[in-house]
Amino acid sequence: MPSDTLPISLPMVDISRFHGDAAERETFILSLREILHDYGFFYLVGHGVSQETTQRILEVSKTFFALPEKDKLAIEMVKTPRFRGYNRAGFELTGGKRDWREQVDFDTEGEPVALSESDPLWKRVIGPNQWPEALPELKNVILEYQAEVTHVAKDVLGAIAVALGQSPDAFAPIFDPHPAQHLKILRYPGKDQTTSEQGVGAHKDGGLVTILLNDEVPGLKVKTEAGDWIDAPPIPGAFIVNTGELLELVTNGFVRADVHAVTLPPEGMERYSVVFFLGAYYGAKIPVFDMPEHIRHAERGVTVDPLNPILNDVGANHLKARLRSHPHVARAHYSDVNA
Ligand SMILES: O=C(O)CCC(=O)C(=O)O
Ligand SMILES: [Fe+2]
Repeated sequence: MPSDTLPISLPMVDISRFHGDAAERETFILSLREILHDYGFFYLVGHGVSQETTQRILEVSKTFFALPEKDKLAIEMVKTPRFRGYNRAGFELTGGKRDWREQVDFDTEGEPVALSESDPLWKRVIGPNQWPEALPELKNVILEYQAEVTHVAKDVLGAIAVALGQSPDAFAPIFDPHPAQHLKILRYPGKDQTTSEQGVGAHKDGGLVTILLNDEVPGLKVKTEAGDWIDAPPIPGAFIVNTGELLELVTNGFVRADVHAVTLPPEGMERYSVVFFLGAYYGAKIPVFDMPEHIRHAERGVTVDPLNPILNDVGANHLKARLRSHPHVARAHYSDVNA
């Protein structure tokens, strides 16, 4: 579909149809292929995650952000090189400008690792998360949610693989031994609390797919291929899924990583979201899928942006974004690195 005829809202994908009978699966796959090519974003339903689960993570996030600042700062991100932990609003940069949102970042829970000088840089990001003593139940809620959305994201990627003429487990080699499971809980304050409207500035996500859960407050907007911004308000029961840089690489641009941003809620309001980025193992290199001719003719090639090159070395691509977003962590733990 030429982009000037695209409707102004995002399409809806019902992933349960991927598990239906052969005819249903076939129609689903054809429509998914079109959606993937024409949009990087869609609403996802039929994913099997209960409303109880989504309510629980939004509730525990609200409880965390309502803690006294000293309890939140006890797990401040700058305390470790792993880009996990709490950041006050205004501490993350996108496009060189402050993002007005407070957040906690998590990733795959791991054991502490002893690093040697010869280890690749990305190994600095693996190891344990930081958990708040003031809210012990956060750990279980986060780890359970992370496991559930990992399952959803892998299911979506299985469908994406089939839509691109691959076997459903085509992503398995780059998940070996495990995928990256970066998760953030976020609170955006109202416009009156800050000096700009930027909740998060225009950016692309770095992983394969992002599974986004919002409360009822809108704010997300997505840039289409034609350059127009469209609103992506939350729909109860649906996740918003968007494609990331690694998916653009693996499909040689058949799928684009779309630019998106969040505008702050109006005065007196606030907005919560939970964002999960499923990526490849940080030690993996991204291949380019060998796709059938009828798909290949619609490849666009990978976006060339000298300010933001997409790297096929997964760890390097991840660190590029993390060092740029979190200069205080870069100064504290990566001063030996030219970023
Ligand atoms: O909070 C949202 O709705 C989106 C956040 C986002 O795009 C991100 O953190 O990468
Ligand atoms: Fe994003």
